[in-house]
Amino acid sequence: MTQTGQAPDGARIHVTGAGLRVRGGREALRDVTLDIAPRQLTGIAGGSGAGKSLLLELLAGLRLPSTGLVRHDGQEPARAAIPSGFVPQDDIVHRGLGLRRSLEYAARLRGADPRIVEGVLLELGLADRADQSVATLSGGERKRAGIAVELLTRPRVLFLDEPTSGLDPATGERLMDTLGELAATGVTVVLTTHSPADLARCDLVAFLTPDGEFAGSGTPDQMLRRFDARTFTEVYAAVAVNSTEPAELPATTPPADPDGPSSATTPMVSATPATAGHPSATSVEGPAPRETDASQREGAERGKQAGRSRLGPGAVGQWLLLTRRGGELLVRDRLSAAIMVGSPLMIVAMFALLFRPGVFDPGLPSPSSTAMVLFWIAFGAFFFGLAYGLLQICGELGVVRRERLTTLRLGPYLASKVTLLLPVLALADALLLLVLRAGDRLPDAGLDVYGSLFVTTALASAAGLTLGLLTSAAVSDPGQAALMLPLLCFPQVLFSGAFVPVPLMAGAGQWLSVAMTNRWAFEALGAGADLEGLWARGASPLGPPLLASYGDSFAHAPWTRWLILVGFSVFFVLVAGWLLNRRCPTVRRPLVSRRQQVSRGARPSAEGTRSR
Ligand SMILES: Nc1ncnc2c1ncn2[C@@H]1O[C@H](COP(=O)(O)OP(=O)(O)OP(=O)(O)O)[C@@H](O)[C@H]1O
Repeated sequence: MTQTGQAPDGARIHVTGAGLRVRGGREALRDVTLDIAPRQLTGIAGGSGAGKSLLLELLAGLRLPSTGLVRHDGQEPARAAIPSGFVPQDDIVHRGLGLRRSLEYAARLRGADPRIVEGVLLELGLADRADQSVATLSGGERKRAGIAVELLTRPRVLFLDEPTSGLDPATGERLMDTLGELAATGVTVVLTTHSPADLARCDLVAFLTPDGEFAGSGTPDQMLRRFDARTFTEVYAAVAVNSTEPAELPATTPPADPDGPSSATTPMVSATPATAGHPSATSVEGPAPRETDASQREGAERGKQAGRSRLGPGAVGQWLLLTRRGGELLVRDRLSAAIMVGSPLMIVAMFALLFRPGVFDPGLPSPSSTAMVLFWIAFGAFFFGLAYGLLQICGELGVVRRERLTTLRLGPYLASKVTLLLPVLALADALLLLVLRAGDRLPDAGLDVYGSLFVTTALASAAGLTLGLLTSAAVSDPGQAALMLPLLCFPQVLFSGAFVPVPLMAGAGQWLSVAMTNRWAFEALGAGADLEGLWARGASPLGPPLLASYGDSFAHAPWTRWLILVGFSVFFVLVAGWLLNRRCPTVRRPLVSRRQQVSRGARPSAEGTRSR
């Protein structure tokens, strides 16, 4: 394996008596005691739902244990702050970009020198795929792309959730070779797997029973002997049987003092340095002294320094970077870009066909048509924004979740979405007004009136866009976002005050209309186009009674409605940020609250108490 930069020293990961409760009080993990030495390739095995992913997150310090302790180089994970990579099962690379570009953005975001990308691509055998779009990579190549992202910051520990799942045996074997080589260069590598072949290539194997109990750890040979099995498939079966009879479980790795001396001196599972991932090179009985205490301390110190120098760009730098990346994603996805540009054009054309010309002519106005023209302009502007915003976040939630655990800040992230999309929306709004004016569907007025109408439509679009972003942050996939569309649009039509004027609505409807951005945009457009003057003094006898039914809807200066629209947009962005912060936290929390743990009689872990 080609190494780029200085080979990192792996970290020692130590878990003592760790357990994890999930909602409903069930203990998803019990009594895990495990010691993973630097340079080890460790496989976590167990049936489906046994808790492998949870244990991986626990080991990575992304989840806090309900009971017991997790230590990285003898310290709480948050305090040790060891540079580590985590490759979840979800994609963590944008599919819409070329592989090299995607990695360069990831490197910049994490504060790494983008020149490292070429080396990492070579390291993972992806150099000849560098210019290919991530979407067109094979499953195995995409898995390696995920690992490449994590190697950009030269982690000391790499955690991978089922990296070989879905790969053919040969590709899986090559990936395990790569991980073994990585471990041999000094990185501590921990992975979950269902594959007996993967386990045979590990230095250390840990098994969980189907109900989350720790069933023991050891070298592959040790585990086979301990369960009197010839293959790991037999170990799976033995562990499943024993899970119903805990007393008969074979002896597990003995607990050790996590804060004490390095387990180089404890009788834990022992392994000599992994040579290209071949477990035959591991020593079953011997101690595991590959790292001295001094070298571990040095490694930890180097890791902390590396962590500090890798804080990534500041808020403005992130905003610029994310805006650029978003722009590139938008332009490269030609079909979506065409739909984004094409749909406002089509709607503008439809509006031009729908309304007849001259309805704003003071000599022969059509009061009800003028109200409809302005309502549909307001709704069109809102709808463009909503449609643009709805798919922005939910489609890349896996990437956001992973990037949040590195350096991503939500302020610059959300600001980049608005910066990128609002100018496009404003252009569509301007076009809408221009086309309608050119076709005599809007009043013959000066720049002041059109300036006011434009500001209103741009703010209506901003409100739609931010509501779309909020919704996108709340749902889990684009399908759910699409289902939300009618729910978000119908009230904006019904309670806008255009079809049923606000004074004529039932009490509850009047209250609901306050929460509709479309109401305020419609009123601002009406005030900007001076509907009151046209209806009161125009030649149509229908004007005065219509004006009476709309009450003072158009009596307020447009800027008062603009302030309300700005307020809504700010509120939507803040809620979107709050939701994203909950869904993509920078540090994971326990699955149940501390109060719930105490009320259920669990002893909260030291991490759970201190890290929050
Ligand atoms: N956030 C959560 N809230 C409640 N229960 C959870 C949560 N995450 C996981 N669980 C439960 O904990 C158990 C272990 O889940 P986990 O994802 O770790 O299993 P796994 O061994 O990785 O499974 P698989 O091999 O199928 O991926 C499962 O029963 C799962 O339903």
